[in-house]
Amino acid sequence: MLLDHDKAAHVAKVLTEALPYIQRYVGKTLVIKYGGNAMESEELKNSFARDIVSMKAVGINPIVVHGGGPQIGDLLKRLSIESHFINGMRVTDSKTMDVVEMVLGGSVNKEIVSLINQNGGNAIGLTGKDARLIQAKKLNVTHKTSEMAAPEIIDVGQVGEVAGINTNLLNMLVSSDFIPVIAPIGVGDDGTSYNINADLVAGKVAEAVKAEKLMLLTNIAGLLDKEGNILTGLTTQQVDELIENGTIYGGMLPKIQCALDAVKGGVGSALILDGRVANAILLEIFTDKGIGTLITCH
Ligand SMILES: Nc1ncnc2c1ncn2[C@@H]1O[C@H](COP(=O)(O)OP(=O)(O)O)[C@@H](O)[C@H]1O
Ligand SMILES: CC(=O)N[C@@H](CCC(=O)OP(=O)(O)O)C(=O)O
Repeated sequence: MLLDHDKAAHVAKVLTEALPYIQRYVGKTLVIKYGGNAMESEELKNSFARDIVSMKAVGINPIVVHGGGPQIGDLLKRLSIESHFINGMRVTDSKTMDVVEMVLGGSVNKEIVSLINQNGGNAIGLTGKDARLIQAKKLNVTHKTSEMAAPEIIDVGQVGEVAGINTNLLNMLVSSDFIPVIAPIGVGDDGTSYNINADLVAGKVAEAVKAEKLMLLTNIAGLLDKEGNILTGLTTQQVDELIENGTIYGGMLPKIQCALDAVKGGVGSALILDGRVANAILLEIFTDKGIGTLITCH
């Protein structure tokens, strides 16, 4: 146990060391994707909320986009609705869409908003339907194996892709010091609801607000090679090869794709980092101890 004055000196030292990092990000917008798999423990959820509030307190503007795949899966199971994935996307019929809206726009969104606010933040929960924040259109998924001459188009139901983001709304909220917490549900021109992978929404939001950084928190140390080593600094071509040879699959597919698209679209950098580590966000932005897979445009 540290003596009180030792403790105070330690806090002062930590703050001074963080100063250049804080100065680098003050006034900048960071988009943080909080994945369903990194949301499982109460302790981690609290540490995430405190990180977000700490960022805002020192003048950085966080925008949170959350997932909730495991939570959707749990409710579908309880309702005996089967669900399956193609290229990391949940095939979404209208019954599944109702559950997705209930879980993402209801319980998960409000839990995160509430946690941030309990820690002293000013979070506001939104789905893509609010002020048409996420304009969407149906996503066409193509699938090709080495035996197939041409790719086949698969109907994945109400799965959407982002067609536009209402940046006026986000800019207004951010400049009024609110912390937007966004559920990845999009709305079509005709009012149809779309289920959109949360990584893809986070990437498009980051592009639209010209974020300094996109941080994708997940349940793994980063992008791994077949031996389990963390890969970083990859080119688009290297990523394509890793997808082709099966090293990148499932939920990592949309994650890596959106990270690449975001940096090509003008986001300073994208980072896939381990959401199972307490204070993962603060460690990344306020110290040299950043961990995970960094993707920059080159
Ligand atoms: N090359 C890879 N490196 C790391 N994880 C990978 C890789 N390929 C596939 N994955 C899978 O992707 C998962 C992360 O995606 P996902 O479960 O959708 O996360 P989240 O819920 O955080 O969005 C990992 O837990 C792992 O099972
Ligand atoms: C189309 C699609 O797959 N949508 C996702 C949306 C939630 C999500 O992306 O959650 P995670 O980030 O926790 O995986 C789903 O239905 O699971």
